[in-house]
Amino acid sequence: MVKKVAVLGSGSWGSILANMLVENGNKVVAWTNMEEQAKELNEKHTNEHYVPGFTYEKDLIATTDLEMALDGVDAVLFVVPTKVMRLVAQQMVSVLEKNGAKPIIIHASKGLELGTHKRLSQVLEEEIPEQNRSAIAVLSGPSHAEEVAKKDLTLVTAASADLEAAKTVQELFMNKYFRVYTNNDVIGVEMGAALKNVIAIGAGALHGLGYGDDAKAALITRGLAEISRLGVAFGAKPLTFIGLSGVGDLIVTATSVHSRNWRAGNELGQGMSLQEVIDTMGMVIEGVPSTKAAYELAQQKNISMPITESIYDVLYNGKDVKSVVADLMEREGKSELD
Ligand SMILES: NC(=O)C1=CN([C@@H]2O[C@H](COP(=O)(O)OP(=O)(O)OC[C@H]3O[C@@H](n4cnc5c(N)ncnc54)[C@H](OP(=O)(O)O)[C@@H]3O)[C@@H](O)[C@H]2O)C=CC1
Ligand SMILES: O=C(CO)COP(=O)(O)O
Repeated sequence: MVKKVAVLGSGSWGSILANMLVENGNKVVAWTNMEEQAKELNEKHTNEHYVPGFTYEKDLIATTDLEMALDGVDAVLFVVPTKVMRLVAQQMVSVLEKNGAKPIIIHASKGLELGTHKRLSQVLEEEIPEQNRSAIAVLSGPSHAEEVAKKDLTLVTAASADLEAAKTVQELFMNKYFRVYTNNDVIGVEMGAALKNVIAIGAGALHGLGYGDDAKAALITRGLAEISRLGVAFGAKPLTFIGLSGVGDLIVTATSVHSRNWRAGNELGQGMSLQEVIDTMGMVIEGVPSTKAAYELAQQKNISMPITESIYDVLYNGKDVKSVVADLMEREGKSELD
C-alpha cells in the first residue's frame, strides 16, 4: 500500500532514505530547515553538499514547511542529529496536534542525548504523546548513505517493542538491495548504534597514527566487548551486539572511509585538533557527543570501558592520541573474558 512518509532531516542519510522510499512506491516529503536545500532538491534533484554527484528521484518533494510535510502522513522518519531530536519532535507534535494525524514514528539516527544520556526512542516517547502517534521503531545497522545511494547491498534491522510495527518498517523499506530484519531489542539496537561511533573514532585514530590491521582488529574486538558490557548493564540482550546493529555496524563504521566518525579519528591521529576536525567535516560526527554520554554512563554504572575512557581523554581532556594508545597497552595484564 502506498504510504505518505515525512522524512525529517535531509542530510546524507535522511535524503537517501527518502529517495529509497520513493523508489519503493511511497509518497515522500523530505523536510529541511534550509530553503536553498529544498529548492536544490526540488529543481535540480541534487543535494550536492551532502551526497555529491547523486541525482534524486523526481517524485521526491522537499520542503521547509513542516505542516505540508506532515499533512495526512502515515509514517514519520526522523533522521536529524541526536542533539536536535528532542527539538524537532516538539516541532512535529505541535503540527500533529492540529492536523490530527497519528503516524508510526521511526528514527534512523545514532546517538545518546547529552545530559540525559537517553536513547533516541526514549526521547521520542517522552516528547510525542500517544494520541499523536502509533508505535515507535528504530532503523539501524551497517549502512552508509554513499553505498545505499549506489544501490549497493545493505542489510539492516528494524527494532520496536511492538513486533507489528517492526514488520511495518520492514515492509516499508525492504527492496532488492536493502534487506531489513526485525528485532524487539530496542535497547540493544540503539546502544549498539550509538556506541559503535565511539569505537570508530578510535579505529580512525589508530589508522591516522599509522598502526596496522592487527591493532584495528584488536580495537574492534575489545571495543565490542566494552560496548556490549555497557549495553547489557542497561538491559540490552547480549546477542544483539553480535547482530547487524552491533558488530555489523561496528565493522562498517570502524573500517570505512565513508564513516564520518572514522574520518574524524583518522584526522585526530594525524594531529588535527578536535575543533579543526569538526569545522572541516561539514556533517554530523555523532561519536563526539556520544563518547561523553558513554563515558558518563560507564562511570554511573561502574563499568570498565578503557577504550571509551581513552577517547574521552583525547576529545575532552586534550590528551595526546599516541600517549593514550601507549597507556592502554601498558595496563596490567587481564583475563580476556572478565
Ligand atoms: N550518513 C550516513 O550514512 C548515516 C547516518 N546515520 C545517522 O543519521 C543521523 C543523521 O546523519 P547524517 O544524515 O549523516 O547527517 P548530516 O550531517 O549529513 O545531515 C544532518 C541533517 O540534519 C539537519 N538538521 C540539523 N539540525 C536541524 C534542525 N534543528 N532541524 C531540521 N534539520 C536539522 C541538517 O541541516 P543543516 O545542514 O541545516 O545543519 C542536515 O540536513 C545521525 O544520527 C547519523 O548517525 C545513520 C546511518 C547512516
Ligand atoms: O552509521 C553509519 C553507518 O552504519 C554512519 O556512520 P558515520 O556517521 O560514522 O558516517
